[in-house]
Amino acid sequence: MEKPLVDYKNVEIRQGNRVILQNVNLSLNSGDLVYLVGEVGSGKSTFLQTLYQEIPIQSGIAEILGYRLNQLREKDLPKLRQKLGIVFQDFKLLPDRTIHANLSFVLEVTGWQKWAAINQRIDEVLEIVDMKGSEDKYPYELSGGEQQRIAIARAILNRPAILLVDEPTGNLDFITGKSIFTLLQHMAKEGTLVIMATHNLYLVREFPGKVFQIKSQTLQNITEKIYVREIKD
Ligand SMILES: Nc1ncnc2c1ncn2[C@@H]1O[C@H](COP(=O)(O)OP(=O)(O)OP(=O)(O)O)[C@@H](O)[C@H]1O
Repeated sequence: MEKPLVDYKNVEIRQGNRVILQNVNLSLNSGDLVYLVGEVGSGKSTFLQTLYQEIPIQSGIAEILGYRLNQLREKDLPKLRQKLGIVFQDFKLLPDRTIHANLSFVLEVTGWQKWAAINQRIDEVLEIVDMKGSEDKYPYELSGGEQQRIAIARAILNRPAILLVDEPTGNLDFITGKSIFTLLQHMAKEGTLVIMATHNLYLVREFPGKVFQIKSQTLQNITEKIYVREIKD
């Protein structure tokens, strides 16, 4: 059987001295569309941060892409991060650079040298997120939904095995939010493991995946509960 891309066993996670999650057990595979839901401040972003080692795990065993998080060597951290695509809640686009420059910057710092290859890859990701033609614009010239698409384009430049997305529909209207979910579902169907923190239970129901709820410092798989209720509705 294929090894899971993310494998957590009895993991405890803290912010400072405060326990945010305990006894986390989960195993995720390529092509999974995974939702993290839970109240404001329950720990969704904190959990995502452990996956890219922004926050260390406190105890237990966590493996991601074959790397053991609590035993990661310093030189392996950039290698791990290069296999992850991260879409932050506030996009983090560079405001004083065009969209093309925002994207080429990432490719250059991750070792791409040839301009022809850089331009081709930028063309490809802009095609995927349906934003061709925006190369010369600045982030402030784009709507929130368009900036979200560019943030996703940037995250997938290096063909990550795992895409981590923090609340992709936060400030977006319903139709725009739905188009972002469509795009992320497409990425999962293409084989990427997509892990998304979201409050948007309506769209979670429309785009079936694995649903984990953070509640009372635990991570519970509520997939059946969510979609069985959908059928009853
Ligand atoms: N840097 C930090 N230092 C200390 N505590 C923090 C830090 N960041 C977050 N916390 C706390 O950890 C808890 C979990 O926060 P987190 O941001 O993970 O929640 P969330 O579920 O993602 O919330 P939201 O739905 O608002 O995005 C909160 O109580 C928060 O106050």
